[in-house]
Amino acid sequence: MAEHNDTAPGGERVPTVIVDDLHIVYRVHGAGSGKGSAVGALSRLVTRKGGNPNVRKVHAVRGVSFTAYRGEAIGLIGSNGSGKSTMLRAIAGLLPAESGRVFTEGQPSLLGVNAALMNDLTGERNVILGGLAMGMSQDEVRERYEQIVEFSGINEKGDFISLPMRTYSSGMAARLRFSIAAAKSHDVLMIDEALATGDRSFQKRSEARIRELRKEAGTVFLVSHNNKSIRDTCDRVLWLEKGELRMDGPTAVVLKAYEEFTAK
Ligand SMILES: Nc1ncnc2c1ncn2[C@@H]1O[C@H](COP(=O)(O)OP(=O)(O)OP(=O)(O)O)[C@@H](O)[C@H]1O
Repeated sequence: MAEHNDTAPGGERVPTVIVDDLHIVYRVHGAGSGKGSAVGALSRLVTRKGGNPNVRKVHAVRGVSFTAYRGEAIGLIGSNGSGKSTMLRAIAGLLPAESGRVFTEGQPSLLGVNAALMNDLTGERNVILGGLAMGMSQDEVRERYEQIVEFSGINEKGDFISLPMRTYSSGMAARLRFSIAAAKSHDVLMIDEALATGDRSFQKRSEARIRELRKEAGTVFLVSHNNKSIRDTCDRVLWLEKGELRMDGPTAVVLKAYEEFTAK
């Protein structure tokens, strides 16, 4: 484990993310409260006095607590809508906590399939902007430009990097996003489904890069529905179900329980 540089001089493990009894609630404005249904009518009566009947609450993360350490690669699994992306966005500081707390060491970077690149700009411009947005200097971006494009494989079938991002397939765009984010070492790198969209050879490259990023002392979180990706990349897994942390443990143990659950 020492090669991952995940211990402090005294020998203790170094925490990078502490999530303490976290609750996240979305408020959906203008959603109404089920007009036409008896439940909707009742809730309109009940909320008339105090709250706004046009705001519906979605309690997406319910009392989750865990500590992540330097050098760990942690998979997040769970059914659709179980709160995985919400939790990553909260760790990245993009969503406020309803209650509970998130402590992080350094600036966590969230690499999502929806990460904000500019569709009307070329891939080339997005590599530069994305690199700057992640805190690289202009010289660093220039230095790593070729490596990012090569890693993404965008130019394998022609000169696509000089075309606007809107002309890319969703897989190509996801590959470029991953390549930009993976060009830099991160204190805490969070990847949301990015691997699932690439082809097999890109997935292999990404997995190798995630292993390197771990050696560079960061913590990696990976949200995926692909159990194989999780098995190949992570040594610890958090399983969320209906916003609650159902299990936290070694990959093999948690995946086995999850596979039994999903086979039902
Ligand atoms: N912007 C939003 N506004 C309101 N509700 C939201 C919003 N984003 C997510 N939700 C709700 O929060 C809950 C958790 O969603 P989340 O996207 O975190 O789940 P997930 O586990 O990442 O799902 P999936 O595996 O399908 O990507 C769901 O009930 C979802 O409907």
